[in-house]
Amino acid sequence: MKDSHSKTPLLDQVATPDALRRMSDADLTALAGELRAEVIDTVSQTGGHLGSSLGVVELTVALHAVFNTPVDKLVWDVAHQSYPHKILTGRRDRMHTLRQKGGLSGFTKRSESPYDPFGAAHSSTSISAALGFTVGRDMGQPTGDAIAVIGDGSISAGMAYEALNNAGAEGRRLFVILNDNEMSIAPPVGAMSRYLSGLYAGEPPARLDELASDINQNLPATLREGVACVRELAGGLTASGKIFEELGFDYVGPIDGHDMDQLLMVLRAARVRATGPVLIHCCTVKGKGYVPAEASDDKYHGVSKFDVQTGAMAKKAASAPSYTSVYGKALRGMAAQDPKIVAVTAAMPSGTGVNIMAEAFPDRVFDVGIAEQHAVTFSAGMAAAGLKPFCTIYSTFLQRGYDQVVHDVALQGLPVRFAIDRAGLVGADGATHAGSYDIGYLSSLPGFTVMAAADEAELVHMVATAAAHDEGPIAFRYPRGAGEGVELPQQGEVLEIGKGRVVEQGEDVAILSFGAHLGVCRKAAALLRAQGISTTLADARFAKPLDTVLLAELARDHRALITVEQGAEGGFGSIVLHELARQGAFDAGLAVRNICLPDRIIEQASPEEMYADAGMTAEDIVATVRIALGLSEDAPSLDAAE
Ligand SMILES: Cc1ncc(C[n+]2csc(CCOP(=O)(O)OP(=O)(O)O)c2C)c(N)n1
Ligand SMILES: CC(=O)[C@@H](O)[C@H](O)COP(=O)(O)O
Ligand SMILES: [Mg+2]
Repeated sequence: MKDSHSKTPLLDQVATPDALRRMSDADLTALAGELRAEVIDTVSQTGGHLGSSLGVVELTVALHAVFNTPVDKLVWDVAHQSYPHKILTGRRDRMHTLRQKGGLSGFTKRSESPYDPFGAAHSSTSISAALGFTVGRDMGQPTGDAIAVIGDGSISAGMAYEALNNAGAEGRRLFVILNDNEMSIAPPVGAMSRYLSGLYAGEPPARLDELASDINQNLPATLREGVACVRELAGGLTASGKIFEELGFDYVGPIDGHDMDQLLMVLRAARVRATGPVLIHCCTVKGKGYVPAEASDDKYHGVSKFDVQTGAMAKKAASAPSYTSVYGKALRGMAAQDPKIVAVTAAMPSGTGVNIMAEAFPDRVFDVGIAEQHAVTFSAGMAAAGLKPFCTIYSTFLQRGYDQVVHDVALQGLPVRFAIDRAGLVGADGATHAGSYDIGYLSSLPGFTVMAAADEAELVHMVATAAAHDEGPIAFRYPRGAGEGVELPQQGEVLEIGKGRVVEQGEDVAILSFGAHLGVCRKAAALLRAQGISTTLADARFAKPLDTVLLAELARDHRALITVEQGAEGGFGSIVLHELARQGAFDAGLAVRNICLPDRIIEQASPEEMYADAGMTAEDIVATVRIALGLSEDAPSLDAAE
């Protein structure tokens, strides 16, 4: 085996984590240095979640060196910090494909590697999953220890406490590593975050080092070699994680998560001696070892491609403002006029744009941490108190608060305004982050009003409409990224509830679009026109209540009707089918087709590529129209085809 002075990089010796288990501790430290450089280099070329990955470099090396992965199950929470893990677990040569079409996922994924025992991307699931593995082990399944690695941001979610509660009572041997970098995407919030910081207040990293080496010196030789009692270590290193201890965990820490010797000592000790659940509290630095990341406000949480020397990100070509920023500004404008307007975010103030309102009205914007369930019911409470809450959550994360949407909002008819960002396919974050389901899961609820913005001007109108709507819950969805570049109104106009609009009038076919695919539909209409097919293009604006009058006219005046939406089956198209059946439109011979996300997972790629995969391009719409009209799919024109 080569030593650290060899010219061959240590990383080249690591085809799988077995190699780490044969390395000296000094080599593991050196390896971590190489790994960090490789992560920086890779992400500079692909973009991705850099800061979190840099913060767990030493921890990743130490975990794989001490535990017997993949028999032992290493479960990364969120898994946006799993890049070093991917490099060490046989995926190094494919890291340049990260987050791209056909490439490695930016998260752990069971289908990608046996070293990814549990997929993630939504937070706070790791302890539950790891506990599941321990039960599997205890019931004779071929599984070793389970180790959950969860961040200080992710441990703010209720689900993590449900798991701690269960695991503490179960008392099974389980390892939870609390990776505490005092950061979520934004600075962390909440009393638990304050409590965790309090555990090492006054103990800067240097002091932790001293503390550890003092302990090491005072330990018996056997213990120094790693045969240590977790309890003794806990006592030595402060042992004030009362809350965890009272839940039934052995608490170890806080330890310096960048000090390989401390990490190895504590992990080895825990592995040898633990009989029940153990929580190891590791202090790390988000962005560790890359100056531009450490110096930045967001610690390079999520970055585009960048220059390694300077840290400068690749500039995006000038385009229209993002939907998110249009929302943030519209909300701030409405809040200036109406003191009852408040906003709620679940740990995504800048991602959702509510930071723009917070600049002007800090006391009326609430970041509740990663706690979507609470965000919804908290909003419901404020609505019940007479306020006008804008509960602003990505479509994919609102899924976690669904029972609250049903039980606390819909059944009580409370006027919570749901601003649903990242609706539809989002690109590199892939299927876990796709906002595919909200149209269906909200429109099925009695009393809900559900809108989708066709462009950023429409979004401004929908913010105004939601602000004015006190009759019950109302939601409006809009996609990730830049708008269409349309002119923005000075002031949002309150839309008539349940009324759509005709955008282009034609005769042969009607395309009824719901939301931000309207631009693609326009292109399809132009292509159809060039083929001699005259198209009416309508923007439904509302999935619920549906504009039944507009629908009846479209059905009456055209040979075919096509619905288009950026959402899954069971959404807008299904609502339209119900209504057409009610109106007897099928009896009259109307041809109907629904264009929506197909009933399968659309894998990561650019949003355009994902929509192409889904069969939702302008050309796909044209082909669908032609088939609905009884024409050949690819004939050049109506005349030629007839
Ligand atoms: C349920 C859910 N809500 C929100 C997010 C968005 N999100 C991803 S990472 C993150 C911050 C996580 O903080 P932490 O666990 O401390 O990890 P760090 O980024 O600091 O390494 C958030 C809010 C998510 N992935 N899942
Ligand atoms: C890991 C995670 O869930 C977030 O960091 C997410 O990737 C952010 O997505 P946006 O870039 O769309 O805000
Ligand atoms: Mg954190």
